Formats: sequence, structure tokens, C-alpha cells
Amino acid sequence: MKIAFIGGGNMASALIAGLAGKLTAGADIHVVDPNADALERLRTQYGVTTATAADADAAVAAADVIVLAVKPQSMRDVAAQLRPLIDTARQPLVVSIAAGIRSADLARWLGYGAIVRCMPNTPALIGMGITGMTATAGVSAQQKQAADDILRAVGPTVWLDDEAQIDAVTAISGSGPAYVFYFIEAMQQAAKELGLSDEQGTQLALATFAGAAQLATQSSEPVSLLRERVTSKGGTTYAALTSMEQSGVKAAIVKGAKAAAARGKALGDELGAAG
Ligand SMILES: NC(=O)C1=CN([C@@H]2O[C@H](COP(=O)(O)OP(=O)(O)OC[C@H]3O[C@@H](n4cnc5c(N)ncnc54)[C@H](O)[C@@H]3O)[C@@H](O)[C@H]2O)C=CC1
Ligand SMILES: O=C(O)[C@@H]1CCC=N1
Repeated sequence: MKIAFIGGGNMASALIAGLAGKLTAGADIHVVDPNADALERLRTQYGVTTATAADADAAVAAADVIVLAVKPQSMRDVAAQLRPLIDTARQPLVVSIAAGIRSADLARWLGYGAIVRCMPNTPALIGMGITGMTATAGVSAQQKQAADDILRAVGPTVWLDDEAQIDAVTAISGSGPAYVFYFIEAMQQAAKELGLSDEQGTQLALATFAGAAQLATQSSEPVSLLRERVTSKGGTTYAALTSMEQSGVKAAIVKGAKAAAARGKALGDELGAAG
């Protein structure tokens, strides 16, 4: 299977890192990006072949799967560049990871409709991503399987019945790693203000996150029960959670995630309306 990545930035690198070494014999990854430094890094680290955007024609024409990993704002121009290069007789699969961009708009820009739209996340870099996926009616069962194989190389996949749900996936798992890093940063700051060293605070915060996440994953009990077990009445955790509730922390997180979903939809509306 020949996979051409259009865009070799953060998210493409995370996917390529997870994929490299997992591909079967004969499979290969080709990356197209105007940034020569990014291409050099990907060649050195993962042994992929590369081309600058001006030089992409052969790689795109030969690809079985074309992964579009450019910014949503660049997608329309990139699709226009790709349009004459896609060999429709060969029926390649197009996989888009862009937030917001709807399959119908992308199909119109490409003049081609076999599209899987998905939303991965950056823990893919260490094979611990998770991806929400949808396919248009033009995607064959075999192509769906190929897309699933590619994304499952970096973590589990969740197929959605309705493409509109992908904005919710974006809000939870696509953007979610940033919320987790934000919470860890807050724990690091608290540790410092409470007199621990940076190193101690980081070690304690990271191990607590990893341990709690694993405990929740491995437990058959609801997360709320695990929380209650830490929270002795009148104890320290109770003091912390009461203060956080009073500050509206949970409500603020829910509101923030909804803002991400709304931004995904708005990006689709704004960029999709552009012809
Ligand atoms: N970063 C994240 O956590 C996630 C990002 N995404 C989506 O992935 C896409 C890429 O995001 P990032 O990797 O974070 O951005 P990025 O800015 O790191 O990567 C975009 C890459 O596209 C390249 N590029 C620009 N024009 C190009 C062209 N004409 N042809 C080929 N390459 C071109 C840029 O040089 C850059 O390397 C976005 O659409 C984003 O919504 C999806 C899930 C998670
Ligand atoms: O922030 C963004 O727009 C992208 C999509 C999900 C994660 N990063």
C-alpha cells in the first residue's frame, strides 16, 4: 500500500511515527510538504521518502491512500492543487484529518468523493492515540478497512454513524490532550507554590495522571466511584474538590469542550462556504 501524506507537520509526524515499522512489506510512506527541514527530519527519523509540494505529482498519482494533513485553512488550495493529480480510474482513498472540513466540501474541491474523514490525536506519536472516523458513501469496504488499518497503527478507532459527530470527537479526544497538559501545568504550578521543586512537582503530577488514567482504564467501576474513594469526608481531597466545584472548574471544562466543538462546526461553515 502506497500512502502519500500531504502535509508533514505535527499530526502527520505523530501518525508517521506510529506507522513506521508497522507497515507490511511493500508498503511505503511518501510525504509532501513545502518545509524542507520538516521533510529532512521525517526522512532521517522514519525512513520515509519525501517531496516538496512542487514535486508531488508522481507520488500523488501512484498513491493508494492520500492523507490530507494540512491546516483546515489551506485545505481548499491544496485540494485544487491535487485535483488534476488524482487518478480517478485507480480509485485512491482520500483520508482527511483536518478539523472542521466536511467531506462534501472536500469532495467538491477535489472533484472526487472516496473520502474518510477522521480525527486522530497527538498521543499517536507514542502509539497511544485514538481516532474518530467517518466514511462517505463512495468509500468501499476494502478502503474503509485500509483507513482503519492505518489509524489503528497508532491506537484504537471509533467509527461514527453521522459525520456531524466528528466535531464532538474533536472536542473530546482531538483537542483533549491539550486540556490534560493544561491540567498538568496547573498541578506543576500548585506544587511549586506549595514549596516543591520543579522536578518533584513534574514527577508527582505526571505519575499521578498516568496512574489515575490507568486505574480508570483497568477498573470496571465508574470514574465517579474511583473519585469518591479518594475523597474522605472532611479530608484533604474533599477540601480540594469543594474548592474546585465552587470555582466552577468542571463547568468550565464542559464549556471549553463545547467551545471546541462549536469552533469545529464554525470552521466547516466558514471554509466550506468558500466556493
Ligand atoms: N495537532 C493536533 O493535535 C491535531 C491536528 N489535526 C489536524 O491536522 C491538520 C494538521 O495540523 P498540524 O499537524 O497540527 O499542523 P502543522 O502546521 O504542524 O502541519 C501542517 C503542515 O502542512 C504543510 N503544508 C502547508 N501547505 C502545504 C501544501 N500546499 N502541501 C503540502 N504541505 C503543506 C506545512 O508546511 C506544515 O508542515 C489540521 O488540519 C488539524 O486540524 C487533527 C487532529 C489533532
Ligand atoms: O486545535 C486544532 O484545531 C487541532 C484539531 C484538534 C487538535 N488540534
